[in-house]
Amino acid sequence: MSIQIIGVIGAGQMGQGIAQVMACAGYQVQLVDSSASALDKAFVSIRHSIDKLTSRGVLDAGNDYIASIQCSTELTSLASADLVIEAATESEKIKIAIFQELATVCQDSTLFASNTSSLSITRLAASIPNPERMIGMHFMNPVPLMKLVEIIDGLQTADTTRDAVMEVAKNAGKIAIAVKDRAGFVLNRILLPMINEGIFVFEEGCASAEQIDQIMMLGAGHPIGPLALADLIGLDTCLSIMDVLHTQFGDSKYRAAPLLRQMVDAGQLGKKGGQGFYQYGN
Ligand SMILES: NC(=O)c1ccc[n+]([C@@H]2O[C@H](COP(=O)([O-])OP(=O)(O)OC[C@H]3O[C@@H](n4cnc5c(N)ncnc54)[C@H](O)[C@@H]3O)[C@@H](O)[C@H]2O)c1
Repeated sequence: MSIQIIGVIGAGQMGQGIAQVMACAGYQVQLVDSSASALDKAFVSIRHSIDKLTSRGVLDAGNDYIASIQCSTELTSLASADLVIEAATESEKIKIAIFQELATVCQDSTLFASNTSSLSITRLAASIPNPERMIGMHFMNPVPLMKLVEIIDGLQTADTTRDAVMEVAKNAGKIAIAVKDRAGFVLNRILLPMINEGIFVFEEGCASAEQIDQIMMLGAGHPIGPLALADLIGLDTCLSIMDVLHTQFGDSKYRAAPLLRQMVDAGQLGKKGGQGFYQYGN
């Protein structure tokens, strides 16, 4: 099918990145968030990111990419979308409510993709009348810079749905890799337990946050340390992923570090909130 209009739900760090790369790939983008202030912030940050990439010569200075992005707080604005990519908060309850409303708002032919980090695509798909049009499209953070997109079929996803989103990912300059619908897929099943272990090591006082990050960068060749990465991902998202891994696999090796849960309870969500393992001047 021909995809021209892409809806993006959630204007947080992932949604704004997805909206940006889709606009730069030539799609019309409708960005929706329940929070008007999140939309305002997203617009400023997309403009800043596009300006930066244009000044580096990555994007064409003669193209007004931002003009392709419309913002709204209403899901009804997605009525004519060909594909909707959901990037709202990592909660099955929130995502199912969104997809159920979308199923009543969008055309029967509209494809639905979730950018979930860990939740079952099969379960999300089962919440709407025609699950064959639902798929996982897991972008990496920061979206404009990271090449990978994991593509996850639910049990009932149609081949035509997968082909269409693979094409969109390719047009957006990404490398799409299809993986199985298992909790955390591939990337987060490996990455999050490593980050969680970093938090245990910190909690036990084995080393400072800076030392832990330096050790993993200098000793394991990682481009960013696990605690700085946890802050970048968002500690609430990290905790949700660990809880999904723990529940789905029933293995105690996936239990979240108590400090991670405490920091989320205290509202310390990492870079996006200004305070995590490090402090940020947002
Ligand atoms: N942060 C990462 O590194 C990362 C990487 C890959 C995937 N993801 C996934 O992407 C999704 C979003 O993560 P994020 O880091 O952008 O989160 P975020 O907290 O930065 O943003 C989430 C946004 O969703 C909005 N939202 C919540 N409920 C909504 C609703 N019912 N309707 C419309 N908007 C709603 C919030 O207002 C917020 O602006 C999650 O599923 C997460 O697991 C995150």
